[in-house]
This record gives sequence, structure tokens and C-alpha cells, in this order.
Amino acid sequence: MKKALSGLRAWLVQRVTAVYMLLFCIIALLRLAAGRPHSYDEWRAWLAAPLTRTAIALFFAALLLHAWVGLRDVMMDYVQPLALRVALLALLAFALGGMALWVARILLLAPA
Ligand code: HEM
Repeated sequence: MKKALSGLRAWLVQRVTAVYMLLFCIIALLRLAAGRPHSYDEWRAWLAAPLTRTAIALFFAALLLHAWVGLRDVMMDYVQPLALRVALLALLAFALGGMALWVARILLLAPA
């Protein structure tokens, strides 16, 4: 029962993050098609706007969560030897954690 619930939650997280990522990509493309920034300063101003920056931060949070839940499920299903499974999961967590820090560094340190 507990496993079924956690499976359901993973399923939900996978879909909610996928929907957000798809909407983000569509809206970002429409916005750029409607009028893209023409200079470096315009790009910086656009990316520094609180709404844009928040939407980008949420996009990467969704992407990393989505990748973690999806790839973790694939490993749980297909990697049977326990030691190998644990090693691969640790490697994945390390890689995604590193990417999260990298994104946070870019978003927090980028000049406003
Ligand atoms: C814009 C980016 C992305 C979008 C819109 C997206 C969308 C989706 C969608 C719609 C599903 C199917 C959900 C379902 O019905 O089961 C899915 C599943 C999945 N995604 Fe993504 N995804 C994106 C990026 C990624 C990335 C970067 C990774 C990993 C590196 C990833 C890994 C997976 C995995 C492992 C599954 C589950 C496959 C399965 O269970 O058969 N996705 N994604």
C-alpha cells in the first residue's frame, strides 16, 4: 500500500513537472517570437526581470525533479543487483545535485 502511494506520488510529480516544463517552453518561444531582445543589455534586462527569473528557477527545479523521479524509477525497475543500483542512484543524485548548485549559482550571482 505504501509502495502504491509512493508510486502514485512519483507519477503525479512526473506529470506536473512535465506540464510545467512544456508550458514554460511554449510561452518562452511565443514570447521570443513576439519580439526578441535585440541587444545584450535587452537580454540581460529580460532575464533579470523577477517574473522571468522566477519562471526559469522553477523550470530548472521542475527539470531536475523530473529527471530524478524518472531516472530513479527506471533504475529501480531495470537494475537488479543492489550494489550497482545504489551506486548508480548515488551517482545520479550527485550529478543532479551538482547541476542544481550550478543553476542556483548562475541565477543568484547573475547581475540584476
Ligand atoms: C522540457 C523537458 C521535458 C519534458 C517536457 C518532459 C516530458 C515528459 C513526459 C510528458 C513524460 C511522460 C510522463 C508519463 O506519462 O509517464 C516524461 C517521462 C520521463 N522523462 Fe521527461 N521531460 C523532459 C525532460 C526530461 C529530462 C531532462 C529527463 C532526464 C534526463 C527526463 C526523463 C524522463 C523519464 C526517465 C521519464 C519516464 C519514462 C518512463 O517511465 O517510461 N525528462 N517526460
